[in-house]
Amino acid sequence: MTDRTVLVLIDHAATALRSPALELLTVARTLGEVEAVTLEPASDTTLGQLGAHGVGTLRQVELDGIDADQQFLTPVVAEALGAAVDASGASVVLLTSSFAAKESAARLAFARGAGLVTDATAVTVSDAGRVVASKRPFAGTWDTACEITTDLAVLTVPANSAVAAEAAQPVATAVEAVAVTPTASATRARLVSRTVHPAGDRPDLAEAAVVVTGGRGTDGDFGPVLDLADALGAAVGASRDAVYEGWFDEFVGQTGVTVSPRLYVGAGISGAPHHRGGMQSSQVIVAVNNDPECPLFEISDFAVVGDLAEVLPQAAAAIRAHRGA
Ligand SMILES: Cc1cc2nc3c(=O)[nH]c(=O)nc-3n(C[C@H](O)[C@H](O)[C@H](O)COP(=O)(O)OP(=O)(O)OC[C@H]3O[C@@H](n4cnc5c(N)ncnc54)[C@H](O)[C@@H]3O)c2cc1C
Repeated sequence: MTDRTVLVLIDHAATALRSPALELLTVARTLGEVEAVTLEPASDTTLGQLGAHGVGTLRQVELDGIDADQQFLTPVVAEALGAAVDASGASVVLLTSSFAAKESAARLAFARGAGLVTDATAVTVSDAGRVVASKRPFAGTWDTACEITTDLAVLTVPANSAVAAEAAQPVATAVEAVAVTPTASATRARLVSRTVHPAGDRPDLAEAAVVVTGGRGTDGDFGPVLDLADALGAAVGASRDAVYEGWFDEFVGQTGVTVSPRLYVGAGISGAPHHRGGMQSSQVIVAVNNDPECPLFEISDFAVVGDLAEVLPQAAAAIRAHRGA
């Protein structure tokens, strides 16, 4: 193992770490010595999880001179990360790939002159000892690997890019406070409201390992989409047009939720670039469409030509039969 220190920004520290954070810690262990950083006090559960994942030190940022809600402003997070980088001597910073995390990552990288790769689905180390980030950009038409040549590398990694696994040797996690007074420019924006939507029965769309989406091809009937999602234990999303029609409430895409599941099923969705931009890093893509020329087929692993109202119920029934449910 090298003497490289990898700093992982963790969310939900006050309750318990969720799968995307545990995946980040698993990736981080392949790169060097892992430390974590949080902007909220960690629960005992979180500390236990960090120890099981081999995190020796948690940098607990204590923000001074701002309201509690202002901790969610991305410039504040970026400054907190910068202070934690200084305290830990980290040369790699890993964050999840939420919009907010990507913005914080970009601000940190800009402030530090660091190399930045967002949505890296694999992170390795080159023979020269540099961090290499791989991703599939441009609507899935390219596979790229970027070697980061700066002293500090900042990366965001989408959910489901790795399988979370605990360290071979658990450790006791020491909590070290990092005092940060955000600059006036970091707090120039005011956060006036923040609504956390209660979790439903389905997995969170941005983090789910399996996602089923419906588009205009549903003609407003999301029943078959929901039924297949139930059979698969999947999260449900839509195209933007389907949401604008009022047929569903959350859409996947460049301006919607970014998903990176192990399995993505798109039904009655044409595969416009704006939609692909939010799902193209899915590991296995299945498209169901009655148009054999539908663009989503171009990046699909499995293309099913047919009416979704017939295909999806058959698929759901076959999956239930296979599972004996
Ligand atoms: C600035 C901007 C940002 C955008 N951001 C996003 C974004 O983030 N996410 C997003 O999704 N879109 C986004 N869009 C919209 C995007 O460009 C497309 O218009 C939209 O994704 C199309 O939605 P769709 O695939 O459901 O509809 P359509 O393009 O109309 O496709 C419907 C598909 O359903 C198929 N179909 C019809 N009937 C059936 C049937 N019975 N069975 C099976 N297949 C059937 C058709 O063959 C067709 O391929 C954005 C647009 C703009 C301008």
